Amino acid sequence: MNIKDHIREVPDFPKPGILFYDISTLLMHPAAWRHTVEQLAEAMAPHKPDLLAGIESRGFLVSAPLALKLGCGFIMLRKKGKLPGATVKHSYDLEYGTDTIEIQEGAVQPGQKVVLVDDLLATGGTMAAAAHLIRKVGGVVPAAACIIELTFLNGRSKLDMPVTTLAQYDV
Ligand SMILES: O=P(O)(O)OC[C@H]1O[C@H](OP(=O)(O)OP(=O)(O)O)[C@H](O)[C@@H]1O
Ligand SMILES: Nc1ncnc2[nH]cnc12
Repeated sequence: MNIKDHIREVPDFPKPGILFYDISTLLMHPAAWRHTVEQLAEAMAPHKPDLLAGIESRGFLVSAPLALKLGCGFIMLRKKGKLPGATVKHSYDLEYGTDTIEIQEGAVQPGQKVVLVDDLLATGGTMAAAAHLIRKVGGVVPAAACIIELTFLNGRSKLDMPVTTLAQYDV
């Protein structure tokens, strides 16, 4: 089973010159989707996570079934203003401007092992911000997992944990 066969490449989305890697077609194919979740579960199980942290929003699609498969808890890292109750925030730089992600206070107990999960690693800014936020609330980040990696953007250079990706693209 080749996961890349089920990822659709959409030119000039969301703006001219960007090649968008669309996982909608992967989600539509139950056998390929099951294979994807199983591959990530196999790679993450040795890290023995207490929790998976999914990154809004496409990251939730991957992290929720993966947490069920691994039998661990699942928490949400959300864009600002979406989570009820007290939250902890972290702002980070984008190519232009800044963004903020949040976690609910008490979602992570100090020392818990939290594996980060997203659909795609591009510049690594989002994943680096997620790691910063988990550590800020006392969690340990043993690993991260994504389906897709845009290797030409070298997102790994921003990250200090092992990252598993299943489909790499160099354009
Ligand atoms: O490595 P980076 O350069 O930080 O980019 C990767 C992030 O960009 C995409 O999210 P997007 O902001 O498009 O949000 P979405 O998941 O809600 O579509 C993707 O799902 C990752 O979270
Ligand atoms: N090229 C791309 N395709 C899909 N999602 C992305 N997120 C950041 N860059 C992306």
